[in-house]
Amino acid sequence: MIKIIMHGCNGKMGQVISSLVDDSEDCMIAAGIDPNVSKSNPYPVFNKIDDCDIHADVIIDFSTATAVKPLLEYALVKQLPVVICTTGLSEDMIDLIKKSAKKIPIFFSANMSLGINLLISLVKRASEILSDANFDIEIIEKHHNQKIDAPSGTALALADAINEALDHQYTYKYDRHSERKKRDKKEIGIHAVRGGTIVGEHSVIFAGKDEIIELNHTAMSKEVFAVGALKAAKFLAGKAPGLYNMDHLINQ
Ligand SMILES: NC(=O)C1=CN([C@@H]2O[C@H](COP(=O)(O)OP(=O)(O)OC[C@H]3O[C@@H](n4cnc5c(N)ncnc54)[C@H](O)[C@@H]3O)[C@@H](O)[C@H]2O)C=CC1
Ligand SMILES: O=C(O)C1=N[C@H](C(=O)O)C[C@H](O)C1
Repeated sequence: MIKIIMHGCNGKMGQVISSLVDDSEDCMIAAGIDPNVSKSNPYPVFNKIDDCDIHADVIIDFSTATAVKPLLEYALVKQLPVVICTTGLSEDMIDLIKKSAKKIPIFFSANMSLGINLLISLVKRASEILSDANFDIEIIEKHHNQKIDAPSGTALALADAINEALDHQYTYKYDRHSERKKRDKKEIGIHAVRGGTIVGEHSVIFAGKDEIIELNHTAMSKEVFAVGALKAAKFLAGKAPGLYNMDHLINQ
């Protein structure tokens, strides 16, 4: 039985994971962490990670960017594996995650769905072929009106994967309203839409002369992320220190 600390337990994702775990026979939530105490849970909930004195095998994090630093400090002291799903992290925080992964196992992915990880490999391949043929690359992401960070972590991960495939020659253009000029060939446009209850949509557009290729992923429920996060937690518990991602999980 894998014992989980759910960091951000009373948020949307924390609650979806709580109900999935309720129906699971091989894992349980030993404790939750959330300063928002509006929900009732079948496990003890602490206001902040430092207050938690419950033994666990792994932490799953779906919280907020500022909560990740204290979480890492706690995990390092307790030598606990962490699955970090929170997005909107600064470069400094991502560096800290990489540094901490030398001492504890960390699974870090902006998108825990299987489909997005396939999309990442498809857009890499498409970029290699189409950039030589002068196709312009633009990414559009759409999310619900409660999302705080923009662009989404997934849009940035897609852009990073494309840029890696293209020898890091591209810059990112987040908004076009402030400049009156034509787009540069070596840029990836990244655009965010927010509204209603959209779970998560990502489109990568390759626009060439007289033809367009568009690769899309639509998440139909938050459960796809929760299922992925639980698989990652089970995969990570007991692993050696290191930085793991969906590729490791898929190819294990
Ligand atoms: N990697 C992935 O596949 C996915 C990542 N996300 C990301 O996960 C994060 C959470 O998403 P949602 O659940 O939709 O947001 P949410 O806003 O519904 O939940 C976040 C929860 O974290 C809590 N929180 C705030 N400060 C905290 C602290 N210091 N310690 C512990 N908990 C704290 C909040 O009170 C809230 O209950 C976001 O950054 C989102 O972008 C969301 C879905 C999928
Ligand atoms: O906030 C969300 O909801 C989501 N956030 C992640 C992101 O920023 O990429 C993943 C998913 O699209 C849902």
